[in-house]
Amino acid sequence: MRQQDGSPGPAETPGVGQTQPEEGTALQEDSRGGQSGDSDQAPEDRWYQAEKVWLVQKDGFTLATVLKPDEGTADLPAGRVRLCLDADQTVTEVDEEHVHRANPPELDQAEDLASLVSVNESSVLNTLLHRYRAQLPHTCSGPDLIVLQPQGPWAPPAAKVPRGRRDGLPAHVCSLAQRAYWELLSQRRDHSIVALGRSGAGKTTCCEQVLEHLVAMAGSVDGRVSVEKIRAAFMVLRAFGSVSTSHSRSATRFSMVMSLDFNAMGRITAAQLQTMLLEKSRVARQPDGEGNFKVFSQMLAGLDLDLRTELNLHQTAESSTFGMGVWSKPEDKQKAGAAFAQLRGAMETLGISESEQRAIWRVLAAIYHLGVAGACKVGRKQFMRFEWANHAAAALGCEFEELNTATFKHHLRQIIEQVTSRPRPRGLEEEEASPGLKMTGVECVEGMAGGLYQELFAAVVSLINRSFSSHHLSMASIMVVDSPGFQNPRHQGKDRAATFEELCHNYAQERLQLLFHQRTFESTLERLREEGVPVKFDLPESSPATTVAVVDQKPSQVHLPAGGGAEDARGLLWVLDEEVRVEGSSDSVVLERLRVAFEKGAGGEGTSALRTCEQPLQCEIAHQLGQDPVRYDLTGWLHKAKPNLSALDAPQVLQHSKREELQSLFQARAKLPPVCRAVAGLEGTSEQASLRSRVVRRTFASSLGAVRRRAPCSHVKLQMDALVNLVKRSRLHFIHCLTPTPTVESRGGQGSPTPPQPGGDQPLSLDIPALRVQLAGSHILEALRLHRTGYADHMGLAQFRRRFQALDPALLKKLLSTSEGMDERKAVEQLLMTLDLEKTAVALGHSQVSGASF
Ligand SMILES: Nc1ncnc2c1ncn2[C@@H]1O[C@H](COP(=O)(O)OP(=O)(O)OP(=O)(O)O)[C@@H](O)[C@H]1O
Repeated sequence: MRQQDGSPGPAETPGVGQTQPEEGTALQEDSRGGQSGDSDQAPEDRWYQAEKVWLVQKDGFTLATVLKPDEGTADLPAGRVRLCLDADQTVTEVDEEHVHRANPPELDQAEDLASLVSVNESSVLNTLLHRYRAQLPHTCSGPDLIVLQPQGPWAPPAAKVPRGRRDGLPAHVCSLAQRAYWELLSQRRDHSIVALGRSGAGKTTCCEQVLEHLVAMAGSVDGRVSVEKIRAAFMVLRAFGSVSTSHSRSATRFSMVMSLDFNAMGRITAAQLQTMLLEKSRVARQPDGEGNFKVFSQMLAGLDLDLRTELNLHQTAESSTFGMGVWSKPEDKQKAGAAFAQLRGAMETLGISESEQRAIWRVLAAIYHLGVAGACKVGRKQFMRFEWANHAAAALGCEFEELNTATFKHHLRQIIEQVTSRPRPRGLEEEEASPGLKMTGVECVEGMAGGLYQELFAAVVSLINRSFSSHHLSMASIMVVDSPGFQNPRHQGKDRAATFEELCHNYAQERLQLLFHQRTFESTLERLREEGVPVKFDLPESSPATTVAVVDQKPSQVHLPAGGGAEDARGLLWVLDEEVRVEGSSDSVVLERLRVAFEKGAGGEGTSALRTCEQPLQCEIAHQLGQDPVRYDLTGWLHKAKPNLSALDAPQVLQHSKREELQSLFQARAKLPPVCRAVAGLEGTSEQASLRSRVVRRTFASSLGAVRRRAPCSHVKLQMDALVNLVKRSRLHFIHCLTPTPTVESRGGQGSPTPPQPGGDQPLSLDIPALRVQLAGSHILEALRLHRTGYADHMGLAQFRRRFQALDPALLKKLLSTSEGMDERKAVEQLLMTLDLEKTAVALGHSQVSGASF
């Protein structure tokens, strides 16, 4: 296809990022342009212009035209391509792997990436960026959605988005929600919407938008679920569950499933929130430059004088080991105070009474006082400042001695219990059998604070659920899943290694990515194989399962090679759980066991998902399909793996409080089996709520050993199992949230990132390398390719026939006339012939019809 004169002009934006080619040589001036007919050209050096392509560069990509050798001109060596860059007409030769086919310019703002003629990284990025610049941050990627986090004050109005997809809905989170709703009604099946992505990429914002849209669209039976209440719930959750980090000013530190239950008429009957994996250790310790849960500073800044005096908060301490009540600027304190007023308003909207609110402030005040009280670092385990410990006890409505015993003296209680042979509470059986590591006084105080906060958080979740609950019958639910985002200190140009808490959040993201992988690739290919539908697509070589295994592989999952060389091949969480019960074990033993089990070339069956580092006690885990490895420092992880007995005693302190408001808030939780304490929101009584609670309880029951040991590490896995089990049987929809802003990392660690200003004078600066990593780390392109094979969706034969039979009157007649009913496969065969669908558009399987989408 020669395009000597009529070649397409350069696209509106010919290049993105730097224009310096990654590889290739700019040729001499005299060979520029390369048009045949140039009389100066030697006959053996004549080139004609062929297709438009993207030249991939280190920090971007640029539009170019392929130059092909004309008659008499020698071919290029195999694998090399000659290009003329559209931006400045430079001619260059590069390896063909650096060249991606471009799409026609009219697809620059394609609403669905599946409609691109050529699906490749540069074309996908080009479309995403064109849409982003046009203030269209949402783009469909087949059945899923990509959201490029909008920066600044603009929010994309759905009405502005051109209608382009088959179902007439614009690419938008609200459209995704709407499709799930319609399918729920037509198929009477549960749906889930799962947000994936880095920390700060906009997952929580998307989840809130989805829920608000569903509630506004469907309405609720008796008004118990309203948009105002959803907003209030998110405000409360942000206050109690998010912190300021270098990735986000409001980074979520827990995972959640928010379910909306619908009746057969499509109206909402109730909502229920379940939360897990709360980063409770944050209450006592925060990484450098990061904050505590926002609610502490909000309360300390905004509480009225009377309550402040009653709770002994009128004079704040000079120092709190928990890092609370510190504002770098007076206006920050003002903002926190204003946020507290809003928080109280939100609580009111959710029907949280004055007395319940007071109980909440009491527990927060007690935690604050514990932080000031601290613990003696040497000698007896006891509070360092008794006065403040007294304030904590007063806030909690208990005696000082009670708090002191619960915090430091559980071991004495256990000895007495042993001597007197009183039956121990369920779950303590194995604790004495496992010597573990001794707790320090500081850990005791931190454990008590974390335990109190976890109970408080669960109580707040219960109050939210109370506000949304009802006894109306439901037919099916839409569950919305949000989890802390993937995080890597490297993204912020930080040299530090990541922490155990960051590992837990990254593990949660990997589990959700695995869910995406299983739904998109494994289930689809398995279904097509079972249906006898041939499809040219191989399962991607890499899977999040490899990384997940490094963290949570169970001993039973291991296939032992002859000789049992890999008997230690169990994931980090299990190794920690085991080593903590071995006298004299250490973090280095943990790392060594991991190395032997998972490092390539370390003797076992190793994968490349783990690599030990030069730095002592550090290893790198290949997250995001190996695209974004994170370096972790295992120092102190064994200490984190032991059950903190003070934390386990915290619920009793609250339940036995002498203050009525605390008793009534926390005694309801006493009825819950201790096994699933780590999951909050199990108390609903409606049928759907009970069903979800049963799923969680069954998950924990599946690993009784770990539950009895109350081993915190296996509980991380169990909580994530519970979340996955809640949603995995539903129809899954995914939102890939990508963050497009420059990271410090990609700018050589210089300066702070400056958010682009859409509509402003400065051009949007986008971090193409980071976007590439995010695309490749989620298999978005592979998923698109499978989707484009045309059989990603399916429908049962009878359902397909019922949906489309009206289009075939002859078939309808036949169906009505046969009393025994027709063979469904034959009926669908006839229907497909009548509809004259292209053979490639749908495939008739043994029990289903497969197609692009129905
Ligand atoms: N669609 C959007 N429109 C406007 N602002 C947005 C949008 N998405 C995200 N933001 C802004 O980006 C910031 C981070 O968003 P958000 O808290 O939703 O990220 P996240 O992915 O949930 O982060 P984390 O994983 O750390 O909890 C917020 O300040 C939010 O206001």
